[in-house]
Amino acid sequence: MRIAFTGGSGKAGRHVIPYLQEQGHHVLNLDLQPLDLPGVDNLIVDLTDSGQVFNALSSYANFGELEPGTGMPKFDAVVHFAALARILIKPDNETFRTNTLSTYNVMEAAVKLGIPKVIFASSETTYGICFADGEVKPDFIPVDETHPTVPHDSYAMSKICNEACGRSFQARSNIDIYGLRINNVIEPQEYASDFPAYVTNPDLRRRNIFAYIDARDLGQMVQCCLTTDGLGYEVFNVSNDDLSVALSNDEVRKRYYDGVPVVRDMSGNETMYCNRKAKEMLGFAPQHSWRDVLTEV
Ligand SMILES: NC(=O)C1=CN([C@@H]2O[C@H](COP(=O)(O)OP(=O)(O)OC[C@H]3O[C@@H](n4cnc5c(N)ncnc54)[C@H](O)[C@@H]3O)[C@@H](O)[C@H]2O)C=CC1
Ligand SMILES: O=C(O)[C@H]1OC(=O)[C@H](O)[C@@H](O)[C@@H]1O
Repeated sequence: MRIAFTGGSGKAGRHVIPYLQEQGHHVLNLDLQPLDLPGVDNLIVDLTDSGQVFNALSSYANFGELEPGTGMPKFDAVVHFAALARILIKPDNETFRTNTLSTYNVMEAAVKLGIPKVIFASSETTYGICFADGEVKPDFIPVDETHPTVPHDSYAMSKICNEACGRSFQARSNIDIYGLRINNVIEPQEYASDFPAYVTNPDLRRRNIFAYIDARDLGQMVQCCLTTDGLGYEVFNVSNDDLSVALSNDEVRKRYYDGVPVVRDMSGNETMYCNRKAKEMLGFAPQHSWRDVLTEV
């Protein structure tokens, strides 16, 4: 497929794009900064500017596409990852403005240009736990896509707005728009550098509901979304199968979630950030675990 990928130069994109290339896709990266990776085309775009977005999504990706003389090829999908990816990078209102406007612009252009699929990055923060003022516990565990989304912070609020836009643009157009409520993204080298501290101090993972998502498995999730058509508008939690701490599910529940209703049986080190919807509807099957790297734990 010919894919326009926004924000591909960032933490997640630089792993997801090579994964998509391995599946045979061609990627044009739309970002404020280029991604230096063989086979990836780059276009420097400020996605908060609608004119630039419409133009980029109706653009040639490279000089080679001029050769056949058959005009500009269409994109088969947009994968929209660009964002200010948390609070406390820029002031709260700027985070909200950048993320809502850029996502609106991307979805509107995709719909009006007839691009049949948009996959966009939402976030675990929509559940209101990650960047809350003080400790907020889940209403129930495991946290699945039916859990209320009432966050405190501007970043998560922007993602809630993105989801509302996705639902509305899908209703208006009937294209497929899939939102990914991504848990905390982990690059391969971060297992060795960061996870020993999580083993020692599991409190560090409380805000992530003790979950994580391997950046390469996030690539697989995007591929699952690209190859599954006709779902309309859907949101999916995206996480690995196991907890990001060395405690068992039972121990985490006892230590951190006293009084929180447990709505189904959980066992072993099963994640509390439920990824069953993605598995059942898309065939998502994460391959990686921090336990493959820190084998002594
Ligand atoms: N990193 C994480 O743990 C999580 C990330 N997400 C979401 O996943 C997506 C990717 O996250 P990361 O790769 O970690 O973020 P990142 O900050 O590493 O990369 C974001 C990219 O977006 C680009 N960008 C920002 N504003 C732009 C604009 N106006 N126009 C064009 N490009 C722009 C940046 O230049 C950057 O390359 C984001 O939407 C983020 O909110 C969701 C959950 C967890
Ligand atoms: O660092 C974190 O915990 C969080 O950072 C982010 O940027 C994400 O958007 C959020 O979902 C993460 O999990």
